[in-house]
Amino acid sequence: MSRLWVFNGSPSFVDGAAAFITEAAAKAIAERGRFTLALSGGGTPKSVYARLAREDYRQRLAWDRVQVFFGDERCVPPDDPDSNYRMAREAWLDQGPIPVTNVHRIRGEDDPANEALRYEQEIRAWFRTAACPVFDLILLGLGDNGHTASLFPGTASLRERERLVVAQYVEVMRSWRVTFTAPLINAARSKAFLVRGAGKAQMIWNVREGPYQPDVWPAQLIEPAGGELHWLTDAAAAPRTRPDPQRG
Ligand SMILES: O=C(O)[C@H](O)[C@@H](O)[C@H](O)[C@H](O)COP(=O)(O)O
Repeated sequence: MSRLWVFNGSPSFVDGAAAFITEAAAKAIAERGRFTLALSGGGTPKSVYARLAREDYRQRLAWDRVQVFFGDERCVPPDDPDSNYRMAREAWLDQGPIPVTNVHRIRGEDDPANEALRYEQEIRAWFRTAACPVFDLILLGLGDNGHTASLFPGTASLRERERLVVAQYVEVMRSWRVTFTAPLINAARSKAFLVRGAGKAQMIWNVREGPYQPDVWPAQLIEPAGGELHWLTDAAAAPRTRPDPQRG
């Protein structure tokens, strides 16, 4: 199942996405007593995380049942301005009712390759499974070049089918990244892209409607795969038809 959500002001993108996350959490907690969530990084989700820290959202569910992982991370110290962990901590987790022991940071600053192995084991141990762990919800962003998580065009990680978490040096970003692989992301009950702004309209169209070329547009690797795939967008980002390439 794949669904496009267009939040055009009532509710706003931020409230629509925050409500989507809390409703998924409430459903998972009701059904299984817990909610396993993997956060996306970059800029788009920051305002959504900040909304989840607001009192009215904090009252909505048993946040101590929520386990927070990270779908990818830049291999920098946790207090580095580029750290996805720092962004999520400052916007939400530091204020939040989620116990610090429920937050699973990717610690890639010293040895990315070893951390990818460790993080995969941490995930498997937490889920108590040797099979592919099934997250309740994995949040994803969409880069201008069609990447998602830290699955970048033309990189070996796109072809990984065994490992759940890998490390790689991303030439275009001049940095090491640790990232979930497509098999782990696709195994989730629900995957949700959070994408807003006119600048992403063309890439959303490319990924959803364009020719299938995941080596060019890695976000095309993400499929419902027996679960749900959601695109949470605002009116500027969500084209009804092929956007005007001149619009950028
Ligand atoms: O670590 C990262 O950078 C993200 O996980 C990455 O996949 C991000 O989601 C996209 O680049 C979109 O970023 P924006 O939301 O800032 O456009």
